[in-house]
Amino acid sequence: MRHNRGVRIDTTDLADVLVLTPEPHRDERGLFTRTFDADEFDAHLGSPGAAARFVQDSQSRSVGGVIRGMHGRLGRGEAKLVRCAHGAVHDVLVDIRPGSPTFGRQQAFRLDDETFRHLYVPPGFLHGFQALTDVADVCYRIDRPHDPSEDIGVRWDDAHLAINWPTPPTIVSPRDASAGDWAALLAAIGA
Ligand SMILES: Cc1cn([C@H]2C[C@H](O)[C@@H](COP(=O)(O)OP(=O)(O)O[C@H]3O[C@@H](C)C(=O)[C@@H](O)[C@H]3O)O2)c(=O)[nH]c1=O
Repeated sequence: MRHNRGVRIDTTDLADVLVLTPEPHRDERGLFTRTFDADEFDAHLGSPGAAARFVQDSQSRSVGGVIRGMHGRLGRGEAKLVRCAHGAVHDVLVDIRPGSPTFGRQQAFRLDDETFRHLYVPPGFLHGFQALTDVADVCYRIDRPHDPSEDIGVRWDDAHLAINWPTPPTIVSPRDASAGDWAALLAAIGA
């Protein structure tokens, strides 16, 4: 654990995944919190210029119970910074980096608009989440422009992954409903 200008940084059960927890300034109006600071981020990673590589910033809105995932990316993958700007989500990561000490392992995190904790996810992970509130807005930065031809994924209810979702899903996209299983993913990434 390391503190840097009001942001707590914790390691996780998954190699190289970090949880960043800011300390929002709260007053009678509400609150103010920084959600990203390039200098801090580069210092945290010990990698000058890393922050500048986050070239796309996206936001999705989900109704309660929606599951999105489990999504990954071929090629050199993509790094992500993930946070929940409104509501709460049950966020799940799976390490799909062959050779990683935590290959095949998964971890779940609650991301919400109370703690503002967010995740740094390096390339080589599956990512998905379930909305825990009536409305849940997830914002994420990625370090490569989206390219649908590199989309890979595993079904949210894959038997091997056996992800313990909080509730049965209310809605799953057609793409996610027809995603392949863990064995197909291993074949796709050559693991
Ligand atoms: C992800 C993405 C989608 N789109 C388009 C494609 C489609 O028409 C529409 C909705 O896309 P999807 O159904 O793939 O959106 P969604 O299921 O929310 O996909 C996202 O899920 C979470 C779990 C992630 O980790 C993200 O990286 C991303 O894969 O938006 C973009 O134009 N740019 C993007 O970066």
